[in-house]
Amino acid sequence: DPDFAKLDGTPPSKIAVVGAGIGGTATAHFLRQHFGPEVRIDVFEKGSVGGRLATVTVNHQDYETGGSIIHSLNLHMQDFVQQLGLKYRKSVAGKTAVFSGEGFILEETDWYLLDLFRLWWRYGISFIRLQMWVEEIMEKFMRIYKYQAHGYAFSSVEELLHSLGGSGFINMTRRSLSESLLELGVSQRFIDEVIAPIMRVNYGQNISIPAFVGAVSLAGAQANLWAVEGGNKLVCSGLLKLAKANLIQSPVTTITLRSTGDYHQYELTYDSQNEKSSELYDIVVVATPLQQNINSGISFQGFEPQLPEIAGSYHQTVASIIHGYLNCTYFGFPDPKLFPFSSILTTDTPGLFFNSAASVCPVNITSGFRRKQPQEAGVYKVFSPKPLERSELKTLFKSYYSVQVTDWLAYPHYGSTQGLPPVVLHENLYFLNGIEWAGSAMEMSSVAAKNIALLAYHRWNRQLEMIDQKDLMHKVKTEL
Ligand SMILES: Cc1cc2nc3c(=O)[nH]c(=O)nc-3n(C[C@H](O)[C@H](O)[C@H](O)COP(=O)(O)OP(=O)(O)OC[C@H]3O[C@@H](n4cnc5c(N)ncnc54)[C@H](O)[C@@H]3O)c2cc1C
Ligand SMILES: CC(C)=CCC/C(C)=C/CC/C(C)=C/CSC[C@H](N)C(=O)O
Repeated sequence: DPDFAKLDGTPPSKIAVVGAGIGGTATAHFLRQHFGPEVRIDVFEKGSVGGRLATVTVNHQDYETGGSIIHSLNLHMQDFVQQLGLKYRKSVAGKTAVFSGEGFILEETDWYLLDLFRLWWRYGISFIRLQMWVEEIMEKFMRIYKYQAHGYAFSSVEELLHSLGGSGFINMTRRSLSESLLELGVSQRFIDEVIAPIMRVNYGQNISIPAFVGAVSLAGAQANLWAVEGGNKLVCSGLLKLAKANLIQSPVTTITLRSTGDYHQYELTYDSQNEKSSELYDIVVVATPLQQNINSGISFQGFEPQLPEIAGSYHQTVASIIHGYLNCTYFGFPDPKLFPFSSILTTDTPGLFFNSAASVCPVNITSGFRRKQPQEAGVYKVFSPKPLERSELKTLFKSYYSVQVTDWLAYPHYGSTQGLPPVVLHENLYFLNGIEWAGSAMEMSSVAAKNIALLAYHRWNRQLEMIDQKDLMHKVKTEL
């Protein structure tokens, strides 16, 4: 039974958040909401505010190179944008095709009914089964907003998922997407030709990823996606301001447990202008991956027993933003004027060097914006598992003016570990990014942020009845 707070009911005086990505900045915002105006909230960032939300500039315009699309039912992201007075940027419509390495095996047309007919002809009712499956999961996932609005928190990702979708959701983090879809009656051909390309563009991985993150990825392929006008990272800088948090632009190197009797605090050591500084905090939230290959540079000291090592690794995905002329001939269209696609997905074909290529819109689009035609120079985003070689660039592009490469450790390498990382590392020390192992997306980090703020608040105030409650569906129905 945890003994985690001062017993006299005094509020915490200092809270630290490590990492100013969407997870860390949303945590600072929710902590401020729950703990009130008095507590000092310091947010440490070793790189840029936004983390994996980032843009690059091409020809005087900015393009998303990290997290780019947001689902219309991602309510925390929606709420941040509204509270911060930011604007939505709707995805500009465009046609998609699936490339096998030899040619297109699936092509979207201008005719919705024709596309539906083709899908039915090729895959039977697989796509309807799939759509219903994703809808059902989304509906259950959305219970989290109600639970969180009623103040309920969860001490682990498993508890959170279980409250939303019971053991079904937990199992979805353990079994593969392909296995789940085959069981649902989705055809192998549909999995190979439609599902695999979506997993490749969204997570750079194949259909053996767990079913839960597979469903998140499929939700990210639905219609009605949006982004933030001016760049998604504006949400992070906005939330820091809204939270009245102090941004400390330094890497945290050590988190040391300091104990006075039964009372614990955490000393954060950080590099500040070439010298080490340190400060004591009552509550600490680590909002950055701690897996070894990410190298956060944080070591934990003074914990007895030692904190468990966080297993698994992050997956390399390279985003290249290329300004140039697409080589339509490579895709079987010698005349670029006849090339109708703005997004090219790929099948899991051995030796294929890229996961996707798409014409992209700048983060500020004026009302008259139109996508460039392939015969004009345009800006494209190519995802690949490794940096593109010159010969590969020459294959995809007839010629180009510029290439900007961001080599990401983008999201978990699903399957590199079993089980989900812990949320509670110590009495008042929390870890946000375990949620990515269920599914990595801006909204997942935002859900985790709200959960940790609630959890930290209830644990500090010993309101244990608000943590890991069962039968929440019933409880929220009968509560005001
Ligand atoms: C290429 C790509 C495409 C994606 N596309 C989408 C998408 O379209 N839609 C979507 O919803 N999601 C997408 N994602 C996923 C999404 O971007 C992430 O899930 C989300 O941004 C993670 O946010 P975070 O705050 O949890 O982590 P991060 O953004 O990684 O933030 C962690 C921060 O902590 C900082 N930090 C690390 N160590 C220290 C230290 N020792 N001291 C101080 N600071 C430290 C880091 O510099 C970083 O800024 C994409 C990701 C990538 C890479
Ligand atoms: C969390 C829920 C319920 C839904 C989120 C759905 C979503 C927006 C998933 C996107 C996941 C992701 C990692 C996409 C990466 S690539 C995005 C895009 N295709 C691009 O080209 O940048």
